[in-house]
Amino acid sequence: MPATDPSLFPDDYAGQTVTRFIVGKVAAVFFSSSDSFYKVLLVKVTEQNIDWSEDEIVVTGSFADIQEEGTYKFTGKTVRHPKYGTQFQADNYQNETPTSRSGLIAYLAGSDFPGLGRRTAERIVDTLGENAIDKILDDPKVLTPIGLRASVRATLLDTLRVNNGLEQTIIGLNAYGFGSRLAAAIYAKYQGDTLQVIQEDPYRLVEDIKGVGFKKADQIAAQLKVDPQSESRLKAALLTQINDNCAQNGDTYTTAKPLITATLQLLENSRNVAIDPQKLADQLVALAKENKIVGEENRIYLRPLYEAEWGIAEHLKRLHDADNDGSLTEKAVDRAIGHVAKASNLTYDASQTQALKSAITSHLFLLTGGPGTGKTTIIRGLVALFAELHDVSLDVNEYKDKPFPILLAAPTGRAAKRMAETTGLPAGTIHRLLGLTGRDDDPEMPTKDLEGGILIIDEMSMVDTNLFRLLLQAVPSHMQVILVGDKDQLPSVGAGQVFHDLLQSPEIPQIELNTIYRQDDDSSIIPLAHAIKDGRLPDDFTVNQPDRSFIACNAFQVNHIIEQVVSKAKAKGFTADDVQILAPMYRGAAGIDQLNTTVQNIFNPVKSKRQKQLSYNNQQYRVGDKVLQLVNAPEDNVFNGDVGKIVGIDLANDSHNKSKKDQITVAFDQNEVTYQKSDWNRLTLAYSMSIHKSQGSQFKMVVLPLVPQFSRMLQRNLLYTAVTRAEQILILLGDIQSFERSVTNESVNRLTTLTKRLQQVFTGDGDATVTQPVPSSDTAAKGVSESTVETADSTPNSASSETEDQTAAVATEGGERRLTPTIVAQGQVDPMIGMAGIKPTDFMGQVSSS
Ligand SMILES: Nc1ncnc2c1ncn2[C@@H]1O[C@H](COP(=O)(O)OP(=O)(O)OP(=O)(O)O)[C@@H](O)[C@H]1O
Repeated sequence: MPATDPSLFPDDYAGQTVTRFIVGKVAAVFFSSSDSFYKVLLVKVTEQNIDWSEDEIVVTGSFADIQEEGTYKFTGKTVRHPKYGTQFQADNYQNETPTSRSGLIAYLAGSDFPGLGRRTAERIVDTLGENAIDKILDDPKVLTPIGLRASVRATLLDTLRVNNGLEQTIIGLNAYGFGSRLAAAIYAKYQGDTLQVIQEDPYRLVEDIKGVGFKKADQIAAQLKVDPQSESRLKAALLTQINDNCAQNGDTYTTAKPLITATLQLLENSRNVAIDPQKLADQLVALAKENKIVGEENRIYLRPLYEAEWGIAEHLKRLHDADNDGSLTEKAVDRAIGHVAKASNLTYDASQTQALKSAITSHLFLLTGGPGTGKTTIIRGLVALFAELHDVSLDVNEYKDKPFPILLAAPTGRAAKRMAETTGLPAGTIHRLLGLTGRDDDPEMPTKDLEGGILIIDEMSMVDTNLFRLLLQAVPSHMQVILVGDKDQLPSVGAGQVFHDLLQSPEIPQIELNTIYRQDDDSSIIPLAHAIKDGRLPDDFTVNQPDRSFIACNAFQVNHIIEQVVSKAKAKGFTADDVQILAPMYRGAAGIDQLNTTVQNIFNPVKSKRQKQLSYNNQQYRVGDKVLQLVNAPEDNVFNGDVGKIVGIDLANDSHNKSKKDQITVAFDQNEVTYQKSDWNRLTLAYSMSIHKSQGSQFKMVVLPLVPQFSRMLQRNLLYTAVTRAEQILILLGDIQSFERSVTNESVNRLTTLTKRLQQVFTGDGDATVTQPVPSSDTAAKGVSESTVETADSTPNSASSETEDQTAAVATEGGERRLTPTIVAQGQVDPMIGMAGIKPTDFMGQVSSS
């Protein structure tokens, strides 16, 4: 039994009875008893009277209807558990619907008012009441009794005057629990109607605002007493779940059965009310009618991804068919290749020569190859060829007033930097090239039209469906497009496997380079990579080589061995930038999180007790730490996968810190970014990182543990990508079967239809090229069955009749709309698309188990 902790509330022991409470948001449910209401919660504390200095506390008790992300007031006492430390034992709790008072306090204590903390905000509201802002604006003297510093008072007044009119909305949003970044995004979308929109339909937020998930909207809806059976709730859950299903696997579509099952679970977990699967299926049809999703055969797409695949196919066809001016004769090309080879002191092999020839004479060309096969050599050769054949200078200084005619870009900052280094020419990220400063999954996102004669994209395997569509939209028809990558690497983080799918299209000119040139320099890493690509481990896999070794160990030994390996590397002069630990998963004894802490203590240990540190998510951050950016933030010019170094830590009470908030400043190659606490979730330590995040980067030394605990991640393209990140030294450790399993486990392809679209567009198959006016939403909805689950069992799959009534529309250039096929079964009023073969009982287990 945990003991009551007297030190935490001494006044109770002095004979007074004070009700102890905590108000906070439930960040996680650690434990939920299956036969009682007993739960163990992690609560983010916003108010308390237990003298608790940390952000979070574990709360235990009997709670019938606690929701994650919900805000509650718990009353009870603090106890010290022998094993788990101090906890709050709640004997009572209530849902703490945020009030306008708490919203106002959150607003005044927020980032708009630097120097004004929570205590002062509370004092202002306690003194002046809930219409404090009006009172202050009417007569600033009302602030006198609060005793604010002159500078804080001046900023408060200035900001209130600037915000005048907005504050009710911002306070309202704060009351719903939105922080300043989301509140600003919501306000930017709905302006003066913000609160009204939310009150009428909080679920609109899920569709309109990136960062607002279904659970958050559902929580607001519960506060507003919106019926849990409401159509907008079911639709929002379906849209969220289609998105989640696709995002989880990188697919561009999902199918009905896993969708309905997962959506029922989402709905019932969120509000503990049973939902009829038929009703949910009806809303799927309704969403199709509203043009938000598209059904085709058994596939269900979110409309933007559906359109993005069609858009890519159609733009590629446009580029492929663009008139070739025919000015390049074969003779001239051969001669120029000879010049370029001579100048670079190389003899191109037959496939390299063919690659150069095809690329320079095609409007669209794909080049793939493993490490050391000459992709960079060909990019360099192409640049020189283009310059010679089109008589353009490669001296950037001559292009002060006009655009450089050769555009080089890559999906990440690091890959772009490498491209610039290897070509000696300007290269940037695709985001930069397009002038993207916001979401790249928004098809309406305005992009710059590109100018120039040729565009070369490197690391194409990392480009996802949405970004590629945006890129192609910006390419004029006269521009040559060369896409270079390694098809065997992991696909993009975002939806799709664009490069893989393009390579399946025989209409697009393409070459795979197979001869390995870097082998000459005694590398044993590159032959290893090629063996993995071919599905085998070399015979000498466990034999130590000058540049690679294998250490056999189990998961629990990994941490200790890596500690030794990295310490030795450091002693030999390797820096934190040189050494990169890669692992497939975050959790576990051999996971990324544990290894990060271990390696941080080697490269950047605590140097003194007074050293500034900030802790977040179980990690400590110090100046000098190597950190990783986890999301694209074009507004800060940093991208998912960028690595930087912490150059500043400012604590709220530092005298020089004007923001009066804890903040971390990170220097990336391109610029410095300061992160306020609300954005720390965009960062993590980078001594160890996931293999996905390492794509597009290379490191002098790579350390890679693989153990059976990573089971489902053990796939060939994952191991291949990890191994090809090593420039000079590769240390493999773990269990040999895990490596064997990885190479034999051929990577599972994602669910995409880009190859199909390319085939349809290039061959005219499936009536894809018929043009007609925009169809009504009714016809566009035909892809999803109206009779849904009930009749599904008895109806044959419609996939066999792909020819009728091709209806969903996709915008094309020039405002014309091209019809793309949604499939309607012949002779059926209600096609069984998406629902074929599914019975109501398929979902019943789900319903009854809740
Ligand atoms: N035809 C050739 N003759 C001689 N050396 C070559 C030839 N082609 C490429 N190389 C050399 O092979 C090495 C690897 O080539 P390159 O860097 O172009 O390959 P890559 O496919 O870009 O490799 P990675 O993907 O690992 O960056 C370079 O040193 C390059 O100069």
